[in-house]
Amino acid sequence: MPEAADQRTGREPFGSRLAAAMANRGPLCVGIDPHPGLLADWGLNDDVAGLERFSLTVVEAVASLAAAVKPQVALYERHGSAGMAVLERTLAAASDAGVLSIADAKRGDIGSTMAAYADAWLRDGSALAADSVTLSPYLGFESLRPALELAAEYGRGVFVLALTSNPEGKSVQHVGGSESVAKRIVEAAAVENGRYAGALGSVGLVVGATIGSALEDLGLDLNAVNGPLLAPGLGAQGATAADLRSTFGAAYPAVLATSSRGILAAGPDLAGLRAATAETRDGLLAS
Ligand SMILES: O=c1ccn([C@@H]2O[C@H](COP(=O)(O)O)[C@@H](O)[C@H]2O)c(=O)[nH]1
Repeated sequence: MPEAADQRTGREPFGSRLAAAMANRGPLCVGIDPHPGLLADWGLNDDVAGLERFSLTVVEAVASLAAAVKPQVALYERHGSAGMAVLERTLAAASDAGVLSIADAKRGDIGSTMAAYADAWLRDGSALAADSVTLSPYLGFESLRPALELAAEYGRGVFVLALTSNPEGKSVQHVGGSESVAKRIVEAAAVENGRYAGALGSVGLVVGATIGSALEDLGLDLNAVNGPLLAPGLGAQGATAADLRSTFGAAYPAVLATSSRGILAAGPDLAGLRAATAETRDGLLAS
C-alpha cells in the first residue's frame, strides 16, 4: 500500500509526485531519444561519449521546465553495456536535478521473468531504477503483477500501453470493438488505482496524442482510470496541443504529453532547448 511505501522509503507514491510536478511545471515530459541522426545534428559522434553528452545536456536544459524526462531505452541498448551505463548515469542525473524519470523500456513477460524486470527498473538499489517505467500488457495485464506490486511498495509508477501512437497499434488494440483489448487495459488500470484512492494513482496508461476519435469509437472512459495518461505523438508524429485537448476532452488534466524529436531538434544549445521546451509546455497550458 502507498502508506507502507512512505514508511519504507520516505517517498510519496509516484502518482502524487507526478501530480505535484505537473502542477508546478506543466504537463510536459521531454523524451531523451539519442537517435544517430540527432547525435550528428548536434555535432556528436554515434558513440558512448556522444550519447552521454547528449543525455546530460537534455537533463540540464529541461529539468526545471518539464514535469518528467523519458529516456528511450532502445537508443541506449544499441550501444551495449556501455550505453546502458550511460542510461544509469542519465537516470541519476535526472534524480539529482529533481525531475521525474520515465524509463521507456516497454517491458512485459511471464510473471516470473516480469519480477526480474521489476527488480531492474523499480527496486531501490538497482542502478537502472527510475521513477517509473513503461510496460507492455501483451502477455495479459495480470502478468505485470510483480511490477505493479513493486512500484506500489517503492513509491514508483508504471505506464501500461493502452492505445499507442503508431497507426499499426489499432490492429491489436481496437480488436473487439465495444469490448476492445484497449478497454480491458483501461479497466484493469482503473481497478489497480483503487489502492491510491484520494490521489492520482501510480498506474498510468500510454495513450497516443495521435489516436483521433478512438476513445469515442471504442467507448473508453479515461476519467475512470484515476491515473496519469502519458501521451506520445506531440511534435514529430504530427499531433498538436489542440489535438490533445480535443482527443482527451474531460480527461485532459491527467494528460502528460511527451515530445522527443520535436524538442531535441533545438539542441545542442541549452537556450534553444529551453526555448523549445517552454514553448511546447506553454502551448499545452494554453490549449
Ligand atoms: O505509443 C507510443 C509509445 C511510446 N512512444 C515513444 O515515445 C517517443 C516519441 O518520440 P517522438 O520523437 O516525439 O516521436 C519514442 O521514444 C517512442 O518510442 C511512442 O512514440 N508511441
